[in-house]
Amino acid sequence: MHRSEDAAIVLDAVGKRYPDGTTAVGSLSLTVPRGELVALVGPSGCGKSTTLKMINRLIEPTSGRIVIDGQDVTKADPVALRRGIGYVIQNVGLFPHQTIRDNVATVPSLLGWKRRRARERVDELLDLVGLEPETFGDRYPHQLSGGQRQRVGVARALAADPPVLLMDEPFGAVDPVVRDRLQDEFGRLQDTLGKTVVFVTHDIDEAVRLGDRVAVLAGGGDLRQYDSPAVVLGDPADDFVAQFVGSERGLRRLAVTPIEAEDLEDPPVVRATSAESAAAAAMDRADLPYALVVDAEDRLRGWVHHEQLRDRTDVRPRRMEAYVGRDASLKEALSVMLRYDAGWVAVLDDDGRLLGVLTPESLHAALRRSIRTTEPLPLPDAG
Ligand SMILES: Nc1ncnc2c1ncn2[C@@H]1O[C@H](COP(=O)(O)OP(=O)(O)OP(=O)(O)O)[C@@H](O)[C@H]1O
Repeated sequence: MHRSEDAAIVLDAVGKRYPDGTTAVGSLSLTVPRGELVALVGPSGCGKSTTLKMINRLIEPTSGRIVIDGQDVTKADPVALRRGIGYVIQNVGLFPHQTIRDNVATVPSLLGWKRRRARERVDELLDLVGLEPETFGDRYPHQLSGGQRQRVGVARALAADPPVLLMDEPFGAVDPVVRDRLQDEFGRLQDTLGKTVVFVTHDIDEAVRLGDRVAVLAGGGDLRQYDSPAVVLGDPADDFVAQFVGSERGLRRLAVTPIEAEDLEDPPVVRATSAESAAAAAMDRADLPYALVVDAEDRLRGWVHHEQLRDRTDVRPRRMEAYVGRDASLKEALSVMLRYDAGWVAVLDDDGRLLGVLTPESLHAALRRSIRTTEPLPLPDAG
């Protein structure tokens, strides 16, 4: 259970009404837990960008409160506020006449960092986002590809190490292949940085891939569902959400559901040093014609079929190719299962030790489990 002090950002009945009468956001309440990435997703014009810009006060709310780290930001100095919040937008908005290093150093310079400290930080960040500082540091934005510019945008937003990062369609302007790479890289970066991130996208695949939680908005900033990707895909709150997440939501769920220990089945296992009689006995007990073979440290060595044991006095394992690491998703496990036409996939820990196997049945059970395992969040007024 999350405690209310874990809430990094609290939107408390926040609204934005324009003078012409347009309600961009009616009344939105949402708690963003510290260190999590929340994806705001919804159709065009539903108020995602407006919501994001109210958090750093590029847009002033007309009602409600926004609290960051216990402080009501509607009362803060907006310029100081923005320096403490990283902001990444589509097309980045790099300064064209400044080098990449100077672009990344924007906020450290504003904060009065010493040149040397800023320079070190900038090079560290360029490395972090996969841009060799020696090669790219002195270039100008037009000398970079779209994907490289987006990486600079991320580096710039991270420069002063802000605890909060706001990202508005940050990978929207690049082609699908580059986009996939950037998502992958940013996902891994976020795993190590653990920033509190609010991420706007209209792409449900991007939202479920990157989000710890996904907030699905309908027009006027109407929050229809706020839950883990697995629950949003597996148990949409209403027809609007179901339609938005699409008819392929079943397949999408596989990609966002991790393998848990409780999903695994115990196959018959024999040691590489076992006598064939012990191997045969293990298969008989499990009523299966095959067994996995492990070494003395439980590391997977292969598998044997009952037939192979005939006329033998030892166990000679065949290579086992259908395996995944414990960090894999159900999609990866299924993909391996199909690739090797295997009835089960071994799941290994980081040292290659056998944790268990997934079968089509346990995969199905894992999908069912995944929609029951999200933690409730405190209500905004508890923050
Ligand atoms: N200055 C303005 N005056 C009146 N209405 C506005 C103004 N700015 C934005 N809006 C309206 O507010 C609504 C929400 O806009 P917002 O940019 O937040 O949508 P969005 O969900 O981010 O959309 P998209 O995915 O297309 O970027 C839209 O209907 C938009 O037309």
